[in-house]
Amino acid sequence: MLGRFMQGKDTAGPDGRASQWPPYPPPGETDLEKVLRLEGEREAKKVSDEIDHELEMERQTTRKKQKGEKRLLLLGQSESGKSTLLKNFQLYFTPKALRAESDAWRAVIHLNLVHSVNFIIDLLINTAASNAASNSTTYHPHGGRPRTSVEDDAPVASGLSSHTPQLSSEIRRYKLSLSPLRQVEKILARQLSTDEAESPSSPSSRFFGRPSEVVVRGGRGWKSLLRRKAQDGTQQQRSTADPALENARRILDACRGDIVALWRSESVQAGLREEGVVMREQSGFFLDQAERVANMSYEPTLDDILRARLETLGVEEHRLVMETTAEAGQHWVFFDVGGARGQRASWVPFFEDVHAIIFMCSTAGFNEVLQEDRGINRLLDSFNLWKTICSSKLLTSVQFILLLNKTDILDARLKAGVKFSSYVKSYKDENDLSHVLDYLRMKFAAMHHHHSPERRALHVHSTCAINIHTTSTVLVQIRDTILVNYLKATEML
Ligand SMILES: Nc1nc2c(ncn2[C@@H]2O[C@H](COP(=O)(O)OP(=O)(O)OP(=O)(O)O)[C@@H](O)[C@H]2O)c(=O)[nH]1
Ligand SMILES: [Mg+2]
Repeated sequence: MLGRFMQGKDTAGPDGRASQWPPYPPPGETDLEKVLRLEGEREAKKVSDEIDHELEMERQTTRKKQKGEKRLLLLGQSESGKSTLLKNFQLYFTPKALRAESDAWRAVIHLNLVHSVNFIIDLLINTAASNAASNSTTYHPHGGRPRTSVEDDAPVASGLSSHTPQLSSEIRRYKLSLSPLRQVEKILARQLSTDEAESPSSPSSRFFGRPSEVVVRGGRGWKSLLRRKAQDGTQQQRSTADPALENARRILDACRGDIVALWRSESVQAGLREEGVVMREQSGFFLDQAERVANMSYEPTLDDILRARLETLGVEEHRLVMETTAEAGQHWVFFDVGGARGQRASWVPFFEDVHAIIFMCSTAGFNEVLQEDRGINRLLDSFNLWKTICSSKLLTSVQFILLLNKTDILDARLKAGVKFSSYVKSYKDENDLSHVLDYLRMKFAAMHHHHSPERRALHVHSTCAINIHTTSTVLVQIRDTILVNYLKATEML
């Protein structure tokens, strides 16, 4: 460290004294002062050399650790499927590690379920109350709400409300019998959140016809937190499970019958239709499996884990030690980012240090708007984001992989008669999956070509990230692309 200071010799400070190291002897220095000064300087140099040595060792360790490590950055707007793709990688390449996280995912799935139930009750209670208050036949609580779902394209019945007195009394009954779920939601949110201030927004919050998001702050390792809590429980109470989570499961199990009845109720379904809410299209939807999921003996299936929804905040680092034979022992590091608009500034520091980016675009976004900005079409937002990413100079030599995701939802919407051309004016082709995907592939490739500072290969795949079977083929292709590029970059090919 001193060495660095010593390079700049003979420079004078503001007081006219030399600012070099070691300093000139002060004027009128006695012999004793000189001895003490020289000794002090020797000591300072020794400390400085030790620090330099430690820093060098640290640099070498990091270099060694990073040698052979593949680093990937997952990018894309919120709900495009980044965390779900990561789960696919884990399922395929580190299945044992993922199974070990099963308890953490069960808590997320339970939170998703109770979140949906509390949302439905709040929504229908509130609209019933508003209806009673206004007593108006033309009232519609979501009057200005953008139409974002397939079912939304069906004409709304009329200005007449279907909120019958029967629904009002039924929903009040459910509110009472399912009130313990408020507590369950709080317990689970607290367990999954590493920071009280970051726990999910109030259970009753209503966010444009869909439940507010369940969020977790990235980088703080919520899964390990949950494991640690469970271990603490083990030491203190000789039980393998966290007592708070056990309690939540018991309450949920006791409420199971009423949850199923609520979801099956004709009048509740009619009420949701009236509100234009399509629960099945929402992330983290488990109401169809409530009987199984709320059961005390419930163990999440792989399919459940892929469908669980937890919004990422910030940037989460996931280190995967590959378990598959061909890659056994290899270290792959994934940086999974929060995709909402407010999160995107935190991506940039990771640009410089990755081998590849995987950009996810939700193809289902063509007739949706951003949650965080209701005036912006999701596909348009993806286009703009893609252009920005392509034009980044920091990513010039990084491998680019684009995934056109949620093809299952896109397919269902096109088959249901939603016209892609109604939302994308430049689209003139047939309204089917393969033509729309061809169009999107060409569009993204053209933007990549146009906005990249230098020529760069682009690998495009279409995916349904909740289908591990179809996605695994893509994972293998991605792995090969990354490995080939990595070997080229390290001049081993
Ligand atoms: N139907 C369907 N759902 C999907 C697909 N991919 C992801 N999902 C679901 O979409 C929801 C959102 O996916 P996430 O992976 O959490 O999205 P994300 O990009 O990580 O979102 P942020 O963390 O907010 O940036 C989850 O509930 C997933 O199960 C898909 O291809 N099809
Ligand atoms: Mg995420």
